[in-house]
Amino acid sequence: MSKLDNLPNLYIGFDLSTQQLKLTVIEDTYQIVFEETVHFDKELPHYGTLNGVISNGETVACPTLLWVESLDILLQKLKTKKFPFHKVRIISGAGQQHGSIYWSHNAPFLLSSLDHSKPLVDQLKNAFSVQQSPTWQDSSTSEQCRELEKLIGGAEVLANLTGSKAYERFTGNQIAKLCKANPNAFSQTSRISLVSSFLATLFLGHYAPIDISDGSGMNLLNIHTKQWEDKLLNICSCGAEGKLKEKLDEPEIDGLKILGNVHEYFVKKYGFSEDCKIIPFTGDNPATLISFNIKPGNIVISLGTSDTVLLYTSKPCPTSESHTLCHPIIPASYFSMLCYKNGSLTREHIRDIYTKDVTWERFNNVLNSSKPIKSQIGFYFLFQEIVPFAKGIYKFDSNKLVKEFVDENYNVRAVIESQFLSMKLRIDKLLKDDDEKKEKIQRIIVVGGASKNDQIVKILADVFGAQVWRNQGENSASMGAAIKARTAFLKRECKSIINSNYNEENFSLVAEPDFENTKIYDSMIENYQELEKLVIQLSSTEKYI
Ligand SMILES: Nc1ncnc2c1ncn2[C@@H]1O[C@H](COP(=O)(O)OP(=O)(O)O)[C@@H](O)[C@H]1O
Ligand SMILES: O=C(CO)[C@@H](O)[C@H](O)COP(=O)(O)O
Repeated sequence: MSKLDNLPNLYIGFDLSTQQLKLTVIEDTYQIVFEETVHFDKELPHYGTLNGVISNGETVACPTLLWVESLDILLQKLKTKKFPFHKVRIISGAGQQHGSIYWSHNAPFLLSSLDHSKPLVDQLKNAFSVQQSPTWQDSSTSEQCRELEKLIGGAEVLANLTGSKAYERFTGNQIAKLCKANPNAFSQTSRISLVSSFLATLFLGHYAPIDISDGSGMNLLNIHTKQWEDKLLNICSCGAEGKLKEKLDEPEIDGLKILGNVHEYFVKKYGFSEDCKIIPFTGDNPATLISFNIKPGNIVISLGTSDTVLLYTSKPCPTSESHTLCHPIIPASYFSMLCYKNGSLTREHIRDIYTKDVTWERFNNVLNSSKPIKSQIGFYFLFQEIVPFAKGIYKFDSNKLVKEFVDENYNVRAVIESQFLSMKLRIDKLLKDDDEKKEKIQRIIVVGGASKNDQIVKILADVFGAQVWRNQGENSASMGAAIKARTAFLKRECKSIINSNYNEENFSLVAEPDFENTKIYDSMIENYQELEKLVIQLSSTEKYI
């Protein structure tokens, strides 16, 4: 840790994502000085998770105590490496979006009286009224979604109000399911947190608010007034609107607000300064947005467990397929997002079946040695997809549904092409719908686990006909959270938070498009769209996996 000895101030950003807890530490000039992770399946195997979750049909959840325990494990790793905790000025964080945590009535006492001589997990065993937290991969609430849209006046009304039509993973629908299926657990709940505000709560030792950006992924927040919408609270709580409002408390509009000092537990156990501050934590996608000064013509594509696309917008522009979310630190701004459930885990599935190689080497060899074939298109919805709402694996050769491609290795290329064609189709629609963003995509910034794969990223450049750039660091969401912490420190010192050149020089160009390939992809897109319609139909009637 000697490189940290001369630095006066450090800022921590966490990311409690699907498969890992990640940490990024930056110093005053926004350079990353330290990164660490805890991998849930590998380092906490006693919870029995697979890829960070426990699945039961469409129900997907994570034991809340796993997340609690992972925090001590991560901080202990830093302590062993003699990390200078006392230099940390502000902590912020991010979390996988939409997941919900249900605190019991005992929780406020348990949180405030944490004893540093015992692990967090032993002390918070009775702090939850629901033991398994539903996560973003859950798709068990279709009934609640349809009900919500019906009672509010339709999907479009809901999208205009909350930024999104009803989605299964959105927290309001998860709460509605709990109220109906387990009213007892609902009444035993004193507070409902999102994953982000849950982690902030642990650091504060008292409840942290839900920030408006992560709160935009709940189907409960009016993104214009930035307050909970009473009608929606009413529908999602079986009429117990007042009770749900209490359990959510006020949403936090100021993403840079000092919420309080770090709890004594972390001071005594790890050596944080008593004066170390906590600011609101936000969703992983809003935090990723903060990592970059996205300009018109630039988009961010995250290739993590989920694949997401982020586009900055000055005004809300909800569509039936995208989400509009409040910006995490610029109060009057918004951003648009697309989210795909079939991201890295589906790529891994195809890799395992066709290359039987966990290192990605053979997968990349196939990508390297193959070329796009216009007539061969596949759709790979291993999990119930969000956009389009479809499930199953479907392959087409010259528009005919086939059991397998002539060369089965083509699946490796087809899965990547199909994922990126779907993004291109939808981004083009979003750009067309928004008057202010008429320009062509010039630069794609790529982040997340699969972004380190140069072959995958090369296909991204070809499909979009645009340059692909990467920035420093392994984790954009925890980096964004650390930048948020640094920004809050500057704001406190009344220094300008605009124009801080924290990232431009840290980008590197990773792929240039081959326009011959782009022409082929452009010529496929119309057909892709037609075949996708067919797949949606097939998926509603048949099982294809
Ligand atoms: N070289 C690689 N090529 C393709 N995918 C990769 C590579 N390295 C890691 N990944 C994928 O990254 C995923 C994890 O991404 P990450 O952004 O860390 O996820 P999360 O934040 O959701 O926990 C893994 O599931 C893995 O499939
Ligand atoms: O559901 C969404 C966004 O709407 C997901 O993007 C989650 O936020 C999980 O993110 P990762 O763990 O894949 O980064």
